[in-house]
Amino acid sequence: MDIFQVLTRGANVKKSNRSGVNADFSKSKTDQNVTFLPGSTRKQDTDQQLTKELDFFRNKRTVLKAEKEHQATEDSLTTSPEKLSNTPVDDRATLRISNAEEAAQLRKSYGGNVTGEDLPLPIGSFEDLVTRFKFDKRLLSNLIDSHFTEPTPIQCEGIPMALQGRDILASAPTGSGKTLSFVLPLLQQAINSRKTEGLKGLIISPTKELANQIYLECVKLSNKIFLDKKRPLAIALLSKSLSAKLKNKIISEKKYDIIISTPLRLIDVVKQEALDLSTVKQLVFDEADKLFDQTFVEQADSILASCRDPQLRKTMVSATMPSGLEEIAQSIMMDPVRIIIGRKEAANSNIEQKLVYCGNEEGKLVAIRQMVQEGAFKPPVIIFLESITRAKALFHELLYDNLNVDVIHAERTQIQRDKIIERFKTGEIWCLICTDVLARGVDFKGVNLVINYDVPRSAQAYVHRIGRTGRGGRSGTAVTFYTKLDDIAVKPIINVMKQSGTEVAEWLDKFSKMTKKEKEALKKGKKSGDRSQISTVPKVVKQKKRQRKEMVEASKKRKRLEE
Ligand SMILES: Nc1ncnc2c1ncn2[C@@H]1O[C@H](COP(=O)(O)OP(=O)(O)OP(=O)(O)O)[C@@H](O)[C@H]1O
Repeated sequence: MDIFQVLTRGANVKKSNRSGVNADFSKSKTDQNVTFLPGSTRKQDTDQQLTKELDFFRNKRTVLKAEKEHQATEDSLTTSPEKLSNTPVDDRATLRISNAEEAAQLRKSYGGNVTGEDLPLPIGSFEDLVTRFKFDKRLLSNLIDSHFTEPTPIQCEGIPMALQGRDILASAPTGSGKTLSFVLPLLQQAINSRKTEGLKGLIISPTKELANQIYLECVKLSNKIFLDKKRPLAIALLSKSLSAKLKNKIISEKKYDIIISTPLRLIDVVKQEALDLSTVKQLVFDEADKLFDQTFVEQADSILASCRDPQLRKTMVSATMPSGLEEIAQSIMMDPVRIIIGRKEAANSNIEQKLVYCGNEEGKLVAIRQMVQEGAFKPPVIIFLESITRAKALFHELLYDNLNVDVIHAERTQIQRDKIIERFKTGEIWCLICTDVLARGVDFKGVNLVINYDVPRSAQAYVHRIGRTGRGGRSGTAVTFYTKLDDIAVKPIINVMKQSGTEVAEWLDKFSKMTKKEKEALKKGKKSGDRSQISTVPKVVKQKKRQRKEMVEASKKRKRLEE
């Protein structure tokens, strides 16, 4: 039986049922959204799997409903039947938060920690936005059409803060709806300032894939929204072709209300004076800790310097918030609001995290093959490696194993990358091998399993990588392989596991304590030892080679005996 058959068996998906996988994975938007519809079977299943405190997609409903029911029982003992019959039926889609006490209760339900001066109340529902902020009804209708019926905790907090014109530093788990939390206020404020010309909102993302994803979300939510009779709300992804058109004045820069871009492309266009950022009122750094790390910080600074409007409002968002980022935020923001949902530096609690000791590099391949045979390799799967060379090598190895696999890394062209992502989304590819280029932000809805073939370089990288599963309220599994070379690198991972509430064996717990020397080594960037190559020689070739060697040796032996 070849590995493909084993995989099919392991995944419990018959070949004839492949469309079933597609439907569950990503193709069907309806299916994806059904997950969040009240009363759906899958929702009930997931409810059972998630802890009450950190169920980012629906625990408020559960908690508030329980609290309301409790209150109703108490009321029924003390109030008249008339009052009871007039009590509105609890409906999370119209829940309103009207005072500090209710706000505190709501925040407690989702483990929200919000600090800053003069804080606005969170919203209890998207409907709440209409009454409190004159939220555009067309936007609300597009939200409902997209099956976004209830705000997630980061949306409850982030949207009112942004609409009140606050600078925001926000952290919430991977896959918990941060995108909508900054996209909605941007769209609303662009609608509000319809009369002014020029760019109003700017979203910066570290990768093209993520920028494209945010762009598509903006387009979906701004559907059929016109700023006046002729002019639709104009949103653009700063692609190669658009930047060429802007530079050659084929398109007027004034045309766009909101632009989404990676840092370098934006800076290039701005330097050539093809795009003026001085009118920008809202600037969002998605994956802010990445955008302000050593690789990007100069570019982020340059963008900040070009956004010269004194009223500029800034937002920094990420699932991880190292203390360095907080310091940067304090230095560039005015009176910021700090929003933390869940535990800082913890992974999404929907993800089951496992560590697998593989001894050496060969052990990792054995472990993958074992997972396939045991049915633990449930597609769709993403496998992360630390370098392009290693990603390519594993790709060839698994290709030989007949796994339905492809690979994405920085050396592949954008067209290739887009095609592979599309094929992975539609279920044509079941296993995607990649470098950290896909570690952040990318939303593949139904990914069941993430494998860290190589231990990630930091706790943050780990949180983002494994966050490609367990998104939007679904559950997922993350497996991290480690070898004897990773004795230091694996320690921060164990600490994230502990932070996220994963039980770790006592010996691992003890092992994870870092000595001063190790902490320094980690700071200096010494993570793992030199890895040996992933074998790219197919098994049969290896077997034949071994047989030939054995035959040669046997014949030599025979000759020696004859002499
Ligand atoms: N209010 C909502 N109701 C239902 N689904 C939602 C809601 N908000 C967002 N989602 C869905 O949840 C998924 C994850 O959202 P999103 O990509 O914004 O996560 P994120 O927090 O930005 O994650 P990451 O840290 O990995 O970037 C998406 O598929 C999105 O469509």
